[in-house]
Amino acid sequence: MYLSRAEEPLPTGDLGYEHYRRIHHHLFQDVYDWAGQRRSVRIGKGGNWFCYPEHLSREMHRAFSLVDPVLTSATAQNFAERAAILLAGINAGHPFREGNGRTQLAYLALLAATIGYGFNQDMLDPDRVISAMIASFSGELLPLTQLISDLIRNPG
Ligand SMILES: Nc1ncnc2c1ncn2[C@@H]1O[C@H](COP(=O)(O)OP(=O)(O)OP(=O)(O)O)[C@@H](O)[C@H]1O
Repeated sequence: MYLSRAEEPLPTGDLGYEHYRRIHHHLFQDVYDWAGQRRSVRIGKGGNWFCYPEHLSREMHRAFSLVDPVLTSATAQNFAERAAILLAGINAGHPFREGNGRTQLAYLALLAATIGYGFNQDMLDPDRVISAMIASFSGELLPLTQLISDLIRNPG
């Protein structure tokens, strides 16, 4: 079910938090009753606790305030650096109980496409994605920046 939804066009929007929740809803509408809704329980992974639910709304709005700077990046390097900060913030928030990783990647592809970058799925090595995200949780953004640089490519 998730895979067939992932092949459909994603909902369009302004790439803000509400749009992000609609992307999660689209991908997981057949799987979870709560698709698109923020979680109300505390969750963590590998000893890292994601944002407590009572602060999620505020932290997500803070993270998504970076969308405009990302979309006005002058170079691919700028885009990768700014998108890494944005993605790190979204991951630290982890607004849904499940499906955060897949929503992050679908959103990143949409973000890149919006300013004319491609998205090279072949570079999506799951171990590399996870280790870059874990590093970003501790504020080390270089692995995620490099990953995003490798994922995007100029059209043609
Ligand atoms: N220890 C950790 N610290 C911070 N982020 C982590 C950690 N482990 C995994 N992540 C990140 O959490 C996200 C996965 O979250 P979640 O399990 O909600 O998503 P999913 O889509 O259900 O799973 P997956 O991404 O494995 O398909 C990924 O971006 C992953 O890189």
